[in-house]
Amino acid sequence: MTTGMPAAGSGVRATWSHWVDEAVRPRLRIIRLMPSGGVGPVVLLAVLNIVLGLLPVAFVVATSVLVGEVPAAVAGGVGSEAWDRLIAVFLLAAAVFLLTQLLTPVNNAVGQRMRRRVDSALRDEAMALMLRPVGIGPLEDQRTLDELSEAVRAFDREWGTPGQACVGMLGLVARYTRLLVLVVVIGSTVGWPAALAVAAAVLAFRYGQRGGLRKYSRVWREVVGKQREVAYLHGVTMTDAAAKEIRVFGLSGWLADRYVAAWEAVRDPYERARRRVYLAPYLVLTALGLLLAGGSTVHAAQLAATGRVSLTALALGVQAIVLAISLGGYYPEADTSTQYAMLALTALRRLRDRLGELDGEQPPPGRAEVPAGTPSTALAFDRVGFHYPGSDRAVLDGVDLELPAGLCTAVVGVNGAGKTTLVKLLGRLYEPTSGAVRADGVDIAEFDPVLWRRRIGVIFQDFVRYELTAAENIALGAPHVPVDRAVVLRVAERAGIADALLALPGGLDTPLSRAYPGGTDLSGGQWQRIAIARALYALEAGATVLVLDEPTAALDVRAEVAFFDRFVELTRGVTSLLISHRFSSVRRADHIVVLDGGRVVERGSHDELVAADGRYARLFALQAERFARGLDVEADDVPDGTREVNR
Ligand SMILES: Nc1ncnc2c1ncn2[C@@H]1O[C@H](COP(=O)(O)OP(=O)(O)OP(=O)(O)O)[C@@H](O)[C@H]1O
Repeated sequence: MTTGMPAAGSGVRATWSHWVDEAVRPRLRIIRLMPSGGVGPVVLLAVLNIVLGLLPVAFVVATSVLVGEVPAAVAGGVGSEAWDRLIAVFLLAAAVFLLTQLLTPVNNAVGQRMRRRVDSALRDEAMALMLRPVGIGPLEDQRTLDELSEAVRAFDREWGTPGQACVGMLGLVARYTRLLVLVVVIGSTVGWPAALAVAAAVLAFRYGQRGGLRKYSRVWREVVGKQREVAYLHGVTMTDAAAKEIRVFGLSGWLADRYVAAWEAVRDPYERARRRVYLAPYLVLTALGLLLAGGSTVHAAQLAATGRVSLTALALGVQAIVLAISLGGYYPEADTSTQYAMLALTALRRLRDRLGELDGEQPPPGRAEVPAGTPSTALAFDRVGFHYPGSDRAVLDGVDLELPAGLCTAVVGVNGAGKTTLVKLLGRLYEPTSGAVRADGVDIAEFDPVLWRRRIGVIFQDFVRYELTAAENIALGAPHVPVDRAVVLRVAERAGIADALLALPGGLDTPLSRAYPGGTDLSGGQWQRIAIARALYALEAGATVLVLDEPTAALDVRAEVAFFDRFVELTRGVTSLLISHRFSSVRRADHIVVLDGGRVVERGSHDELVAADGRYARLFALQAERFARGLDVEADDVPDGTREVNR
């Protein structure tokens, strides 16, 4: 028997703490957000709301007094004292009406201003949160993404933003103040039982609506991942990159089916929750509210019929009951936005916590300056091991690799060998899980990541094609220095793209996207040259290390050969790391390293590696054979070295 008691007690405690977590704490978060809208606007809005909340009550009182004064005024005639009182009360009612009309737009304007300020402060916070981690691991963590999409969704909408919720909550204060005053009016005219019954009816209506929304909104969280899929499937049909494949592969039917399935997976839980949350509780609470409201109105009528209240008191009481009952509805401007905002703010808090947790798993980022001229001897991967977050598979397994300062080192290896991962570690996008990357013997984790990254110009395989002008696309290689157009042109020339850019309608100022007036798009190879120019721009701005990950994959073979001839010339004296599948490209590098199974398996110059007749020599011969058979290139284009090997 006794065992049931603690269980019941702990059940109540759990429900209570759940309610506090779901309904109280998020509201406090909204309140704490208000000062970011500016203290002045918040105070002004609070005052305006209270005044606007009370004006309808004043209007009801004035019109009721007006009704009560009519018999005496009619009996006294024009000019009588009662007539003057009637006119005065009428003018008062008119003034109240006019004031309401005047203050409402002012209230809206101040609310809009506050809303924008709160939302922009929060948007900045979400962006700063996601930019805070030194590496990119958190951006690939599913829990982080869920919280982020839920938090950010609130700003993507026109309604239901946290800023709107702040405004809505101040609006609620006004409504509840009005309810309180109306209850007092009802109590002092038709009696306190009726007043309390009306208050209970209003709260029952409100709970039916608002409490239902709170429970219903739990579904939003359950389906957030699925909703991302819906948004993705919708978005992918809109991008011109996917437009080609969708048509060529005939994917539209498949995509439509997949979209419908994902959408149904989101919609069905909503439908089920709607029936469960709204139907029965809503009907019960509404019936209770109607009973209480009806009872108090009948009570007021009985009082009037038996002559126990005056005409004025009856008019006032009945109007107050009607006005109070109208407060028992659903306030979209306050209820929907507070609910959405509560979820968004809770998600933002969880995002902050999650990023904190992930940060805690990493050593704190270093703060040291990077000495001038680093690296003066070498960059080195010192027994570096690495596996991606959430995976146990070692992508790098004790890599020892030295990039001598001022020389070009090439890394080759099959797909998935871990070449790009090396670049990510060099750029501190991830930290090694064992070992260290060192510059002149110093672990680069000790350097301030921002300062370290300024030392390296990196072009990734999947470099970004910014929808900006050509000049901006190049100058983004060093955003910390003012744009120097002479340098932009110089590096564009070196990358072999200057003539093509100058021939565009707006020259270097042409937007590189057809989505903008006067904009244009470039070919894959031309974009790759822009990316190379971006890296060269970083070098001009003080970077000392150049990393090119598959820099020429989109160039034709002739262009590639020309590029590498020039590349070696252009980067003489620069510490560079070159990653490529094409062995014909890397043969010009000072050192070549073969990566396989997460380790360095061969190293040396091209000639040394060919002479060693190992893995490099075999893969090189295989590619050379393809060239010679004309699979990749015309016979005339076969690079000299390739022919040599093929002989
Ligand atoms: N963000 C990631 N999360 C988990 N695993 C990853 C991630 N990025 C890459 N990998 C895995 O790590 C391995 C090495 O990838 P990496 O991109 O470094 O190879 P790569 O040698 O550059 O390949 P490619 O020549 O195809 O570009 C692959 O097996 C890949 O699936």
